[in-house]
Amino acid sequence: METHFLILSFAFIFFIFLKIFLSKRHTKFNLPPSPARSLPLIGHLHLLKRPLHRTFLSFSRSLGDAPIFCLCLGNRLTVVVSSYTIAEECFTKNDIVLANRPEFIVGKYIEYNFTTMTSAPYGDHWRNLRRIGTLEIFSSHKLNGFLSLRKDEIRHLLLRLSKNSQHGFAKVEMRTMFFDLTINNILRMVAGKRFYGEGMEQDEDAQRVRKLVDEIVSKAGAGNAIDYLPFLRWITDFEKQIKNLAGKVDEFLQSLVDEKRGDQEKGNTMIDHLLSLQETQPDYYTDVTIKGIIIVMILAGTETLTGTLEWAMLNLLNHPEVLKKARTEIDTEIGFDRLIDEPDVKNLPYLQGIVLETLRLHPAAPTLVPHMTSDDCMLAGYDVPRGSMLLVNAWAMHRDPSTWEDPEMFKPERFENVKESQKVLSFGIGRRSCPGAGMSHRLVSLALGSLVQCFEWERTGEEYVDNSEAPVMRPATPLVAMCKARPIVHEILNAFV
Ligand code: HEM
Repeated sequence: METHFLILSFAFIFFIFLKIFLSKRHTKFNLPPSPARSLPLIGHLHLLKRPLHRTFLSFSRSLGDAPIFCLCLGNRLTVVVSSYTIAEECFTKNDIVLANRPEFIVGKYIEYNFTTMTSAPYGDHWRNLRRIGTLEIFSSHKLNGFLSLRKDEIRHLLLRLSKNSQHGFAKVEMRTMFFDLTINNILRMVAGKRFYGEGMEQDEDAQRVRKLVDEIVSKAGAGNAIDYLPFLRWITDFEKQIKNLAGKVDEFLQSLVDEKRGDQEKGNTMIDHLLSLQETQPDYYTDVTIKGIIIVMILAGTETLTGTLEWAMLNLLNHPEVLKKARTEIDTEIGFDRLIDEPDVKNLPYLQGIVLETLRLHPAAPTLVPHMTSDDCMLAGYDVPRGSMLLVNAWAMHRDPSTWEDPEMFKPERFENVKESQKVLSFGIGRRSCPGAGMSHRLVSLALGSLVQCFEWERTGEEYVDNSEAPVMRPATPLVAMCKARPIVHEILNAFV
């Protein structure tokens, strides 16, 4: 107790000095406006409530709809942008200065000391990881190669749904189904393994992965006080919890790598390719690099896709007229004797509009991934000092009435004007934008199109489905829907089983 008190007192004195030092340094700068009520030591941290994008919009409003403002989060100056023009200025003129990421505890332990593609500082190592990503995962050549996996996983989903819904409407919980689809898709690309699906829910490995992803998601992000008040590391066990979690994650990733290493025959998975590169360039393609690539695929590619699919279905249930229009488009274009395929999507503009409208209203990373300035720079005429964190409130921009007509409404028709799609910033822009954007569009369009083509969908009751958000960007309540197989399902799935 006494030790804690001493540590707290030292920390307090240290931070008062730091605050004085920083405020002296900051007075040199013409900083963006800032909300009042900043407290000594913690700055505006006490005002941060999840979901952060909503809190930031209210700050911006309290400052007279300020398109840029700054906050003191403990020891870190944070600039929040919620205007297209300023976001463009960030990722064109200032793209290199802003191409770094702030260091969070989760990145230190779970992302191998900031060496993965999402957490690495801008420089040669990050460039190399993007290059490997492009060669091994994200090129259209590779994505076409992975097409059969995506199709196979979607068919597993259809099969699962059709089991109880052949003779009438059956109740289904969609979040689990979507998580299984996306994680299986990623893990098959990575390791050639399916973890979830029929009868595999009780599988120990499957339960382990789900628990690890859930735990990391709940601890990641820009909203942890400990990332801004380092003294909390000494008086809470958060860092210890993250270290333990990282140990379990590493054990799982290493088991995937070792299993592939032990295989007699080389397969066609990402780990197989990375292990062959390891044979020729062992210094660069270490196990840590390989595990870093896998963890990023799992973390960046499961929650985002699961959430997007869940929001898309939720909106279709609340807008039966949109669902009907999408089905008519699919039936007219494809007919009744085959399943929708990826090349069909370009001929289904309304389906594409539904995906874009979902990404607009529910961007999976509402404030993008945090950026950090590697030098002093200027944004919208304000100074932004080196070492500041930048958050781009894409969620607020997507609901700005000066940019969008009826911004709160779910209206896929707005994308009949293809230019509108350029205003959707859900994957970010600039050199650190999402390399998985193409893959995400393909998977979400194909999965959603298949669900609309193969099943009737209804809400579980008269009332609308609750569309409020959880603190992280997913519906507050896991989505439950009523689903009934259409006759086309038998035709399609008979060919599959
Ligand atoms: C709906 C799906 C997805 C959304 C909305 C999304 C969104 C984003 C956003 C906003 C960023 C940060 C951009 C920035 O910093 O400005 C990002 C980065 C990233 N995403 Fe995605 N993402 C999705 C799916 C995926 C998938 C499927 C993968 C891979 C399997 C992936 C891999 C990555 C990686 C590696 C980065 C870090 C890039 C870097 O820092 O250089 N994402 N994503």
